[in-house]
Amino acid sequence: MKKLAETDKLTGLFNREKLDRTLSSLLKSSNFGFILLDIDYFKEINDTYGHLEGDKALVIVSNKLKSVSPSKALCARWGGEEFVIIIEGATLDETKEVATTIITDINGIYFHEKRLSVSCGVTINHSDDNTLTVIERADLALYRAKKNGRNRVEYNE
Ligand SMILES: Nc1nc2c(ncn2[C@@H]2O[C@H](COP(=O)(O)OP(=O)(O)OP(=O)(O)O)[C@@H](O)[C@H]2O)c(=O)[nH]1
Repeated sequence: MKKLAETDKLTGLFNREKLDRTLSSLLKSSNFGFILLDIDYFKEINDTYGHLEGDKALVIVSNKLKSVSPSKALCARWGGEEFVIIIEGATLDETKEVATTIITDINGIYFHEKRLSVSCGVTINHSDDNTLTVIERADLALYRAKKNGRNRVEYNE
């Protein structure tokens, strides 16, 4: 029952509620790396192949995120085509490394003869953070990754 309440139905990743709870709790207890990740040109996938195919792409990306992330990482669907990965105890460099592996591996997947790609915004926790400030830093980095051409990682320390 608890598992269902914590899980995103389509992708099987953790859902937003679980993510929010985990983030609040980690902010009180531990250092962590944080990746905000967004599928590139996802609207085009939906518009070209239809919503159901778009859903399949979401599942493919989610499975890859699960398999590539360290076992201690929490992978969640943030909403739509956005995902979050939290890695307890990870440094900025370690988190960037995970994000880079994700970018590379996802870009190796062909979906209807086109390569999938994602953009990542990376940050780590600060001592005076709250959930919003962490997300905001990652979101600004993600925005830069999109602006600088997508299929790439940017970070905000
Ligand atoms: N198939 C499917 N589509 C979704 C779901 N949630 C959100 N979307 C679609 O995701 C798309 C997001 O598009 P945009 O925010 O414009 O982003 P984008 O096309 O990926 O462009 P960039 O992020 O700038 O590369 C929209 O077309 C939404 O309808 C879902 O659960 N399933």
